[in-house]
Amino acid sequence: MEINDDDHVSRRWFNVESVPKSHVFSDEDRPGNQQIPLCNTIPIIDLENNSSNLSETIIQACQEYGFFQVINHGVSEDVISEAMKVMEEIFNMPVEEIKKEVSNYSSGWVYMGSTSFAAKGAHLWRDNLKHPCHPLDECMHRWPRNPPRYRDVVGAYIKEIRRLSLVILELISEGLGLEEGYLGGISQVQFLTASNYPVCPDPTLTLGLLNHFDHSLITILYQGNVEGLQFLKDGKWIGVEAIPNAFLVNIGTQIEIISNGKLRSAAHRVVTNQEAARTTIATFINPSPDCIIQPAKLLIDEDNPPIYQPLSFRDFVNVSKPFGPFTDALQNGVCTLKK
Ligand SMILES: O=C(O)CCC(=O)C(=O)O
Ligand SMILES: [Fe+2]
Repeated sequence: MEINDDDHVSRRWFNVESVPKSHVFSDEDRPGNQQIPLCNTIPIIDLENNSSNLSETIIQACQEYGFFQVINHGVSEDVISEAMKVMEEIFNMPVEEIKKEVSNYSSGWVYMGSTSFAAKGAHLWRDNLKHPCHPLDECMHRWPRNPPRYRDVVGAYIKEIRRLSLVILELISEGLGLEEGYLGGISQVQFLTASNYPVCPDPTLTLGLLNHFDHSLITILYQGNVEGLQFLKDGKWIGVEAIPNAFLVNIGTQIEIISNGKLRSAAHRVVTNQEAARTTIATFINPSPDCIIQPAKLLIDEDNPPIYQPLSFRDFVNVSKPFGPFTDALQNGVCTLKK
């Protein structure tokens, strides 16, 4: 059976008893039967702990894993749970209604239904929505109008994530020995991407998200309490523990470049499961499209020559097409955002 978004007006198709051929990945890409262990050593950084050297701990985490979790981050549980609820509401809306909202991609937000994104010959087992979210007052009026509280709830969430991202970028700047505000200063663009990974009858065949790198400075992910994210360490997949009310932070390729390879951006993917649907909210903290990304001068000397060429973020994205066929739409969304 093939799944076609136009054949239905709700997400009923996810209740299928077996995985349709259109969603089966090749042997090479799919998770198969391999048991993937959960990593219990990804550092959990307590941002209120003044007694430890936070920037040093973060740098070590970024060198070893490319990932860390943060707790006591100051984002209230209410703000997080409201944002998660409103995302779940949106993913439960009939597809027709969501499509009505997205009249065209230049509106600055993109909805990818269950079949609109084919990668490596198969469809991802997920529903996804993306939109720019910084500066808030220039973006908010392009966000979904439904559910009616979407803009308020997600606006409150994004304000907090912006604050948190600047705290984290400052700790990374400090840990790398860069001047104050170095990374915060270039974090001019922010994208929100919310995903819903429905329960899957056979997770060995499917993927919520293919193996990829984030082309951000950092990504701040809220993954609720359902696991599914895995990252590659020393050539092996490892699962990331879901800690309620903690944010998972990962280093994107742009900080890997700025740090001249000192910090690593780890490849990751999302697997599905048979028991519980999973909703996540990722916020990509990005440079502006014209920003030239290159190893920071302070980290370069005779013994440490630059290992990356300078490239504008726009060119980097255009070459690597991280959002597949939607890359141009998203770039346009950012580049042509009008007041
Ligand atoms: O949903 C997740 O767990 C991860 C999402 C992700 O990696 C991405 O959007 O780049
Ligand atoms: Fe990612």
